[in-house]
Amino acid sequence: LHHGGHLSWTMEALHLGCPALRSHPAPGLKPKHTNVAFLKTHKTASTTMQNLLFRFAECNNLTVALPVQACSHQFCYPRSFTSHFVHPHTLPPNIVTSHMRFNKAEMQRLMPNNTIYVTILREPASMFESLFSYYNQYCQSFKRVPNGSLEAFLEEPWRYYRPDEKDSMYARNTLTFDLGGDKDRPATDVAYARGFLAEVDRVFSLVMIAEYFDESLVLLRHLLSWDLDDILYVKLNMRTPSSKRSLTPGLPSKIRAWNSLDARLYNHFNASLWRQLSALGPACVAREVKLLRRAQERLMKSCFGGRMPLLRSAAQIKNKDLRPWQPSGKVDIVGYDLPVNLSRGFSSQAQELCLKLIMPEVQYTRVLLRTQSLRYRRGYQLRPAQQSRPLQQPVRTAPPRHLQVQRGKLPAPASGTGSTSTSKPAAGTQGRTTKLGPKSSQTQASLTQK
Ligand SMILES: Nc1ncnc2c1ncn2[C@@H]1O[C@H](COP(=O)(O)OS(=O)(=O)O)[C@@H](OP(=O)(O)O)[C@H]1O
Repeated sequence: LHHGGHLSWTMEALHLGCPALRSHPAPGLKPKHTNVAFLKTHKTASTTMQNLLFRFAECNNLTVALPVQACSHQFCYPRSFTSHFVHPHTLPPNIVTSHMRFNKAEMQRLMPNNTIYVTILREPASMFESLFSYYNQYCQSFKRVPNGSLEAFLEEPWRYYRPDEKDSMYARNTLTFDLGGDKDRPATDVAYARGFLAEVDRVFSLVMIAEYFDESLVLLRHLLSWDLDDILYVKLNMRTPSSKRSLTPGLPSKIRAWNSLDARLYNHFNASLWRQLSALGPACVAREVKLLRRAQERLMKSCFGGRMPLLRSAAQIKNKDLRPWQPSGKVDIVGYDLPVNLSRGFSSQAQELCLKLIMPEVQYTRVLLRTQSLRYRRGYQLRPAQQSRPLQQPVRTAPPRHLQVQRGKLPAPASGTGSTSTSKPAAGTQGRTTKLGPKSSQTQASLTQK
């Protein structure tokens, strides 16, 4: 384990010969873009993306906007996002990535002007199958269906679905809802669908596609001028094969018809992803994907004692910080455990990286809130007494990273803003502090070096 991998990856990336990039500065030469709003949609590989962004934020000493405790680990979803849902110790932010129902005006109020907006979509049939199994015990529209049969639901969805009841957003056009749209607009309202799609296109610089996760990451890396090391990940929040059902012929088209707004979104942004990939150059993309997968394998082998990690059920995971939240007894969400002897020959930073790489959403949100709150309090204590302000108005000793959220205008913490949605447990400020310092990107590089 030694430093220097970072540079070698950058050099390799520079030698990829991406034709479309020659007229632009190559990634690695431009400063990294650090203001990013990632809209975390449901069941789209968004937890894997969130983990990557959390790690990037920690490595680069950035601030991540996190929900107030009353909102749990998400921004009071399914309520429309407002900056009152943001914990005051996490302001002003560089990155936002927790679940929310998107609200452009409120996001723009929170984030710096030069924020790059990114989100992710998944093919509606496989996404709906995942939603149906994950929220089977919560969403009334699903609970009503005899024998929890997906086929029965799709045979007569209006028999089971109530547009206005709690958790109905998991049962129809979830992507549209998460993006702030009207999930119940009839498919015949083509003008609405077109207008909504155009708005999403205007706001989001990149719409990733879960089925082409690595290719999407390559685009993200170029968009943000990040290094290959910054986009390494381990897949999180997966179900066991026994929790999944295969879709019988005819079912995917029924799902797409029921979720027609989502299907439109997916078709549009899948096509636009491939246009962007082709502009970058298929050979260049293929080589970057290969480099990414090789680096990922090396990183995982480093963390897991020379082999690829085994997927484990929550009960098999000894470290409770690594146990993924389980939605019900009927679905198994798998995770990973670290080898007990990992500390041998590993710096504490390298151990920390391995831990964070596989840390589930709820625990990582809690840890991050704690670290950021500590940082905030330290900054608060260091200020001269005459400048004291109420705790709700965060003031840093370091210069602010942007001036968008002015101190006087910062929202007060939302007390009593209970989430109405199905929730993983609240992300409180308790929990073990696990600090990943600013030098960790070097550690990540050294773990992945050939
Ligand atoms: N890298 C990558 N590529 C493709 N697919 C991936 C990836 N990482 C996670 N997954 C799959 O994404 C599903 C979980 O999505 P989310 O993390 O967004 O779910 S959640 O809404 O936050 O609970 C879940 O899908 P299902 O297993 O079908 O439920 C994961 O297996």
